[in-house]
Amino acid sequence: MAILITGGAGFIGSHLTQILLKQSDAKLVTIDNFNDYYDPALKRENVKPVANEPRVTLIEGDFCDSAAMKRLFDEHDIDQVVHLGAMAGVRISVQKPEMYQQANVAGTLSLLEAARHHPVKRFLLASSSTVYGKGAGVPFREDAPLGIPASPYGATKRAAELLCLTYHQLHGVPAACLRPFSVYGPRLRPDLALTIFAKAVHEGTPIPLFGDGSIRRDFTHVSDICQGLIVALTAEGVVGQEINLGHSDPIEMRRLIELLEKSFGKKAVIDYQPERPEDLPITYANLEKAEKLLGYGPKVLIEDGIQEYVDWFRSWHG
Ligand SMILES: Cc1cn([C@H]2C[C@H](O)[C@@H](COP(=O)(O)OP(=O)(O)O[C@H]3O[C@H](CO)[C@@H](O)[C@H](O)[C@H]3O)O2)c(=O)[nH]c1=O
Repeated sequence: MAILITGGAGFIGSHLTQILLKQSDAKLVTIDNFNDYYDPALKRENVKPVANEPRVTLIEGDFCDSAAMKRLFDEHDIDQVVHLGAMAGVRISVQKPEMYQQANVAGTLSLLEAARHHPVKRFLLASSSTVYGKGAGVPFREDAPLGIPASPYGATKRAAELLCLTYHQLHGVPAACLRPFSVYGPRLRPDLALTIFAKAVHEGTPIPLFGDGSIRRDFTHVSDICQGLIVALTAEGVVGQEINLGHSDPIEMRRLIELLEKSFGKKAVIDYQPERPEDLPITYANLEKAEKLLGYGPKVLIEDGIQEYVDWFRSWHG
């Protein structure tokens, strides 16, 4: 019996692997293709802390390869899956939608097919708050109309959710869709606004800010997201559901910049750029369902989380 973590060398996947090592005695199998969406050397760093752990098997491979996934599920006797691997950048998805459909839709289907032919107890899809569209009412509720996703990335995540729900209904795959909101923390992806802004403040270069700073994001610490996922691996009533994992306290991007200024002890220079049509003006999670089904409640305050992030950033960038 083992837990499969896809995208195991990524930001959330590498944290989840480390936390599961501490909190469970399960065997962990992680798969990652170490693609060059961002510097693969960073992904190699991410997995270093677990590389020599006897309970962890790191596989370099592609979850879109459905024959390989079927073999993997059998060989490692996979009984729980956390599917974190994805093409994840919102704006690049506008330029290269095919890559997103391949990784996020075909890739999810490949894993669901493997799960259908192997007795798994739980299949968790890490979806995204980007499945909510511009028209969705805030705070976002799982049972309210979603609207149309603003980006191909959001559309592929919604498609992946629908495949999970169909495979649950049709084939009895015990799948659930978790929707993380703006996850941050040490090892954050380099393409995300927080990393780009932190680097700019650190180096004294201009921050490329899309819009006037009033766009809001529901930043959620990676440790809170991992706890939500871990509980969802076994909780009752989760299968066949879509569940928000957020902070339910969105902040404006200009407030994020203020927090960075405080933590770095430096003033930011801002290069205002036009808002992008593929960006949601706000993300804001309603957490009633997560509280009810998972006993979920975010613990890390944004002020503390950003300070921790900046401390990590400095230790990394000198
Ligand atoms: C990269 C970049 C972004 N931004 C703006 C665009 C958004 O309004 C806001 C946040 O952008 P990002 O950090 O790229 O995150 P966002 O587009 O919300 O999407 C993230 O959050 C989603 C929800 O958790 C994840 O599913 C995605 O994988 C992740 O990419 O900052 C800037 O103003 N300047 C920038 O250089």
